[in-house]
Amino acid sequence: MAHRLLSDPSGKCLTPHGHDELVSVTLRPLQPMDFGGSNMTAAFEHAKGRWHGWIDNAVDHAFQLSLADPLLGYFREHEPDRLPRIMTFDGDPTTEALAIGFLRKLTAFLEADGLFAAEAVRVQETPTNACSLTAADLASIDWSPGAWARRADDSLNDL
Ligand SMILES: Nc1nc2c(c(=O)[nH]1)N=C([C@H](O)[C@H](O)COP(=O)(O)OP(=O)(O)OP(=O)(O)O)CN2
Repeated sequence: MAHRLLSDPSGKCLTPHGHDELVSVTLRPLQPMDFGGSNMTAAFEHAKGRWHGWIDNAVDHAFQLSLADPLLGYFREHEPDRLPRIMTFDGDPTTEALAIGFLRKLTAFLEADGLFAAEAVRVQETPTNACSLTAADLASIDWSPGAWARRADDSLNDL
């Protein structure tokens, strides 16, 4: 992915730059174990399919930008075809904001089939920077990077 932070105090992150982010999620099964039969609650494929599809097809190589970033105006005017690959944020696209967006999106995906609930997410931006967020943390946060994060679709923005 690539991003830039308009409010970074050091100014270093004002330049668009990339990270090879690692994202881990923790799920809680909502169905009972089928002991003596499948010996599972639901197949891992159910848990991973929708999420992996979004990560691989939409999030991977996306450009994360604040809605206040003038670069959005550039893409609107000169490269509108790229807009679906821009992940937008109310404020800067920090690791913290991304963790909230990811946990909201995962929750939206999982609510559709009722097999698992999203318990936690961890976003590792660099070898020395990471942010972890639990469902309990999220319950006390009223903010979202955008309405896109609450929708069970492949969107990254509300443009
Ligand atoms: N609270 C946060 N602070 C910063 C974030 C963030 O998401 N949340 N992000 C950044 C930048 O993305 C920056 O690229 C990473 O900053 P930095 O730690 O300086 O990265 P380095 O790889 O250069 O770190 P070293 O420890 O110097 O290797 C900034 N702050």
